[in-house]
Amino acid sequence: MPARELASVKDLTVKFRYNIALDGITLDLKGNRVLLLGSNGSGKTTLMRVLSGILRPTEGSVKVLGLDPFKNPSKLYSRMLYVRDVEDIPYMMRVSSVIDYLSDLYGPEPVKNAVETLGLEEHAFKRVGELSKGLRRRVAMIEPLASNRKLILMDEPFSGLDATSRIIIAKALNDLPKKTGLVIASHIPLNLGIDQMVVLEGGKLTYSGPYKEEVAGKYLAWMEFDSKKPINHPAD
Ligand SMILES: Nc1ncnc2c1ncn2[C@@H]1O[C@H](COP(=O)(O)OP(=O)(O)OP(=O)(O)O)[C@@H](O)[C@H]1O
Repeated sequence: MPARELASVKDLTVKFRYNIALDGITLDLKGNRVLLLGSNGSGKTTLMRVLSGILRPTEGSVKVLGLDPFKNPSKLYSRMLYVRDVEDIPYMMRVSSVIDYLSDLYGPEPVKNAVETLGLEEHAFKRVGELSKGLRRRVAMIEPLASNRKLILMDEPFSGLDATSRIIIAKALNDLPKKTGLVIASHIPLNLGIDQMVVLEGGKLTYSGPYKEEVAGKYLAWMEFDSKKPINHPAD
C-alpha cells in the first residue's frame, strides 16, 4: 500500500526582512511518522507554521491533508493540531481545569487515558505555573493524545526536558494510533518508527527519505563530545 500523503509543499520560500528562512523547498510528507530534523535556525518552525496556516509563505504552494491551510483553515483545524514548542496553557489554570475543559471537548475517557499515560494524576490540583517545564509539557501533551486528530504537528516536544519527561513523552507519541499522522520537528533524531526523515539546513532541504543512522548520527555528535577533538556542525 502506498504511503499516505500528510502534506506537500511546492517551491516554498519564506523571506523575512533580513533573511530567508525557507528557500524554494519542494517536498511531500508521507507515511504515519515524519521526523523533521535540522540545526537551530534551519527553518523547522517556519515550515511548521506554514503547514499550520499561521504564516503565509512569500512564494509557493502548500497542501495539508489535501487542503490549502490558507483557504480552508476551519476544515483543516478540525483534522489537524499544531503543538508549539512553548506551552500555551494559562499559568493560573489548575491542571484539573485543563482536564475538565479537554474532557468537555473530547470526552472524559480519552482525556483520562492521556492523563494516566502522562503520569499527571497526582498533579491535578496544582496550577500550571507551579509545574516544572517537563510537567507543563506533559500537560500540553494531553490534547494531542486525546483529540483523535488525523494529523499532529509537534514542534520540539523534547527540548529542555529531563530524561524521565522525554521518555514519558516519547512513549506517549509512540503509542499514538498509527492512523494519527505525526510530524515531529526536533533537534533530537529519535526513531519512533519513522517512515520519513526530512532534514533542513539553512532553509534548504538536504535530505528526505527513510530514517538513516548516518544522517541522524550527526545530530547526536554532542553525545560523543571530546574537548580535544574539533567540533563538527551537522550542516558541514
Ligand atoms: N518572525 C521572524 N522574523 C525574522 N526572522 C525570523 C522569524 N522567524 C524565524 N526567523 C528566522 O528564520 C530562520 C529559521 O528560523 P526557524 O525558527 O524556522 O528555525 P528552527 O529550525 O525552528 O530553529 P530552532 O531549532 O532554533 O527552533 C532563522 O534564521 C530565524 O532567525
